[in-house]
Amino acid sequence: MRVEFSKMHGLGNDFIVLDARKVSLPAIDTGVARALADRRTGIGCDQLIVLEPSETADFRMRIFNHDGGEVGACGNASRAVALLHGAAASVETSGGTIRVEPTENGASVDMGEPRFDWNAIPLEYAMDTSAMPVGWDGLDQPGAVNVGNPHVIFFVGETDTVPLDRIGPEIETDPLFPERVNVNVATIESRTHIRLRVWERGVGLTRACGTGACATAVHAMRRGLVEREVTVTLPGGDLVIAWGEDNRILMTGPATESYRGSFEWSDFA
Ligand SMILES: N[C@@H](CCC[C@H](N)C(=O)O)C(=O)O
Repeated sequence: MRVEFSKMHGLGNDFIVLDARKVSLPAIDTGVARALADRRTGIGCDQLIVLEPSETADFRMRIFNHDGGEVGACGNASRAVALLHGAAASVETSGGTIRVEPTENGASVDMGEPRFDWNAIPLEYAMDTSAMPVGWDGLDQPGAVNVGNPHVIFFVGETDTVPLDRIGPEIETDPLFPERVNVNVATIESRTHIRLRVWERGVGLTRACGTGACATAVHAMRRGLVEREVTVTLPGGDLVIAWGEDNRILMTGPATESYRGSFEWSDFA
């Protein structure tokens, strides 16, 4: 079976998008996702995105990390999918229903409400998620937020000096996080500007993480460090994050389609 795909990215966080809304595809499992994501023997991506029909929203978006694991949210892919769809839409994800709207060079996404309870992150045991009494190798007192997926956030003096490639996997797989975790290191540059690097669960260092930007902004807002709308600068570029009075997070930023292609399903199954 020949399958068409679109290769897209949001600030350099890249995706293979398969559109199974009108044509049905064989079941996608961890092995297929990992094979397609492989940068040497597959097409290569940080996340594989699969669009399917939905009974509760305009369509459903499934998200598979580079390691093949299926997860609940991907901010950058939400904008890419808005561009592909070409109109405002509600999108069912396993992390909740979001609303996407294309803009001139990308999209705005209503990412839903953040969750702060320790068991919603989830954490292994109860604690205050606005200042957690834990630390790893000089990084301490993080915050934790679930924005459809789990994030831990550390405020640091200078993001580039943190050896995230070494400490990221250690924190990601710490037993404190039973579903593992995305690891964010952030510097508050001003009351309207945050600098951020992210070690993504199931991927590693990425050029940008939309949910990481949302989680970090909301955590900084919760701590009173920034205004309710901020620009978050990631290695791949900027996102604007606003946390509304209605408790919903709005993320705005670019999205790009790089190219389209097709592959033989049996080569990856
Ligand atoms: N790149 C994404 C996040 C993708 C999922 C994440 N790695 C997880 O495991 O939760 C984004 O832009 O939000």
